[in-house]
Amino acid sequence: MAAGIVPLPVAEKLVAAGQRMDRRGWVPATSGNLSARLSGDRMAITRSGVHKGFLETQDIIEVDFAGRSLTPGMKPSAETLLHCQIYALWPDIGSVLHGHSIPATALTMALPEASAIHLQGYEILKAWSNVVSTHDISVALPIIDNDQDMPRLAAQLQPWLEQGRAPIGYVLRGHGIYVWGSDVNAALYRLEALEFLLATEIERRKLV
Ligand SMILES: CSC[C@@H](O)[C@@H](O)C(=O)COP(=O)(O)O
Ligand SMILES: [Zn+2]
Repeated sequence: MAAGIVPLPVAEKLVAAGQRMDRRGWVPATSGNLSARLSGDRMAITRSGVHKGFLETQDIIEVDFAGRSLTPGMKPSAETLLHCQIYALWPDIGSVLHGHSIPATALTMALPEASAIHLQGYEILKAWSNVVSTHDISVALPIIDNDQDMPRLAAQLQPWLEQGRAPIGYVLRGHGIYVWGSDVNAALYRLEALEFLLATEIERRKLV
């Protein structure tokens, strides 16, 4: 495969994931970004500024792990470095997904002092079968303050990630969710589980 050209099956998987995220209302306007690991320290990622519900395979471009575009003339997602960070840390991760849902945005804005949301007692936590085998557990979902400076934001996230303190993903305050998985579908299922958890947590807090 020539440098800069993403294998079609990988691009098609990311296009389909973008369509699903759009159908669920998780990527309003041009928000969100999606990526998949390629061989040799490279990845496929959405180019910057496209609507994720209307992605075409040409909108999926190739970048290296420093976030540099290998597809001539195409600008990668503004948040590429956050994807690079996950791939560089864990060789078994094959896809990273990011969306801007209402639950992720509303809950993190409603908790301006919180550095994590503690999710406890939920069966669906078992979607992270690598770290959770029972509902009888409390899992921390870090909330990191949003920042437009990606190297600085990545540096802030690094200790959380390295120390295993973001076992199911993280949320950027007022911004959105980052999740990852072994491949695009695995990451998508986890995004769905996390969206369910945050929506449920909002409902639960209304009832107590
Ligand atoms: C529509 S504003 C959203 C962006 O600022 C950003 O947070 C985002 O998720 C999409 O950026 P992009 O560069 O298209 O990958
Ligand atoms: Zn974003």
